[in-house]
Amino acid sequence: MSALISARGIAIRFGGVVAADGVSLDVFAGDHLAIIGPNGAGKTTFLNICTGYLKPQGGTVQFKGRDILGSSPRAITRLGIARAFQIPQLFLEQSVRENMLIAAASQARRFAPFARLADIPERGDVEHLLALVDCADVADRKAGELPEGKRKLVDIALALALKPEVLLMDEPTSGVASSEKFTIMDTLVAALRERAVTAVFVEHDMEMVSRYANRVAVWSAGTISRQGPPAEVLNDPEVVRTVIGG
Ligand SMILES: Nc1ncnc2c1ncn2[C@@H]1O[C@H](COP(=O)(O)OP(=O)(O)OP(=O)(O)O)[C@@H](O)[C@H]1O
Repeated sequence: MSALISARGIAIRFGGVVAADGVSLDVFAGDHLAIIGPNGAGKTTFLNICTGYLKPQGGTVQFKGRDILGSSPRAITRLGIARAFQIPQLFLEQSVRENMLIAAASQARRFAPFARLADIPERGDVEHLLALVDCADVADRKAGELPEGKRKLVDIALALALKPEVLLMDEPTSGVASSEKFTIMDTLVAALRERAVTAVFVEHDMEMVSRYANRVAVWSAGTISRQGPPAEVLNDPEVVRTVIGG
């Protein structure tokens, strides 16, 4: 099976901190890949590299066989890799629906400053997406007034409005009450399946990993120390010692 995202020999350091030292990692179509590892290991750095926000000092990243290192975040989004939970991207004074329409229209290169949002052809898809993530009930509320759980779901809908093939997420349920976490993840995973979107998520909560990932990669000391199905990786004594137990 060929990889959607294929990273080879990624090396990046910040001063004396080595975040990646020759990391190679593949993301396959249909994956729900969880990246786990100690704090400060380099997991988020990898997401930032794949979305064009950071350039490593060494290595390559290909998306569907095309080199993407050096491409802008916007260009990478248009190719099909989106990132969820980029808080500043929400217009807090606009309604949820308006935020969605702006995202959808800008992805379709249709957004003009004085265009009427109501006239945007993506409107039907926006309504569908809001229903898909159980947010039709908050469509008219200001984005800045949403409770945390709904805001997470709207963020996911916003990312899906960009029509990605791969969605990258940093701790999808962080900051949400534990009673709500599974509901949000169930909704998220169902939406990903419906839209046939491959997912990569950085996660510290091992229950989330074992429930929702089909593969796990352990990022530790600048390398991928282990990868495989959750049942195997999460029971590996070395992973338990260095990541889970520690
Ligand atoms: N832009 C940057 N400038 C300087 N140092 C950075 C930068 N980005 C990341 N780092 C450092 O690189 C290391 C890896 O950071 P990263 O955020 O990727 O870790 P992480 O595995 O996601 O950690 P956590 O699980 O705690 O979120 C950390 O020591 C961090 O401080």
